Amino acid sequence: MALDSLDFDQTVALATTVAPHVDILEIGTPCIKYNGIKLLETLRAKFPNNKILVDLKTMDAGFYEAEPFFKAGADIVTVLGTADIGTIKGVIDVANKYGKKAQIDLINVVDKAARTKEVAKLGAHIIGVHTGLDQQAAGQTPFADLGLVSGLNLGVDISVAGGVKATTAKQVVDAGATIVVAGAAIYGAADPAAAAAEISAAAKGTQSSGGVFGWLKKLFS
Ligand SMILES: O=C(CO)[C@H](O)[C@H](O)COP(=O)(O)O
Repeated sequence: MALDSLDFDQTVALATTVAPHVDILEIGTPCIKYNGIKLLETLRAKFPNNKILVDLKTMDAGFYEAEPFFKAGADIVTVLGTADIGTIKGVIDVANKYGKKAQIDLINVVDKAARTKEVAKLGAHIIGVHTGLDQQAAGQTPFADLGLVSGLNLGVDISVAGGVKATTAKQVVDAGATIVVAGAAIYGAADPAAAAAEISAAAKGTQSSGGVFGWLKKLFS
């Protein structure tokens, strides 16, 4: 789940609500910029059973910027695919130093196939297919990019973010995503814990049909 609030206490409270229902807690970019590494330290101490991704979206000084976050317990840190290849290599190297993972975010990368092949060769752990919040507001979705990246068959984990919800979680997994990210579909839900559980179950293919009420809910969602 992507934690995209700016508020420290609200973020911890939301993480507490959803943590039992998700594998990874993602500290979103605005959230980590606003709150800093103290938030990571707090979440790390409170949620030993969840992986934590810090969405740094690093653009320069890859090794230097990412290292303190791995030291503080991040499992995954992101770097922009549009960054210099040396910056991306720096984040991959420092992830390897700590036995953790670097995610290369393809947001705004023009030639996504070429950059994906290039960073996979460098040892990228995860490729992030990502339609950002501003791009979503302009009507874009990550589905076409996901098909392109998964079609490369590089054997690298693929994460998908960009407006994923319960009704599309299985679709993105079927299209090749190994990590499904959801933000607004959870924090904007009336019951975030239930929404997180529903999206996780859909992504993992473990959801029950929900009987006639579940069927009706799907029909009208
Ligand atoms: O990284 C992000 C924005 O840059 C978001 O955290 C990501 O897009 C997931 O949120 P949502 O499901 O609301 O799109």
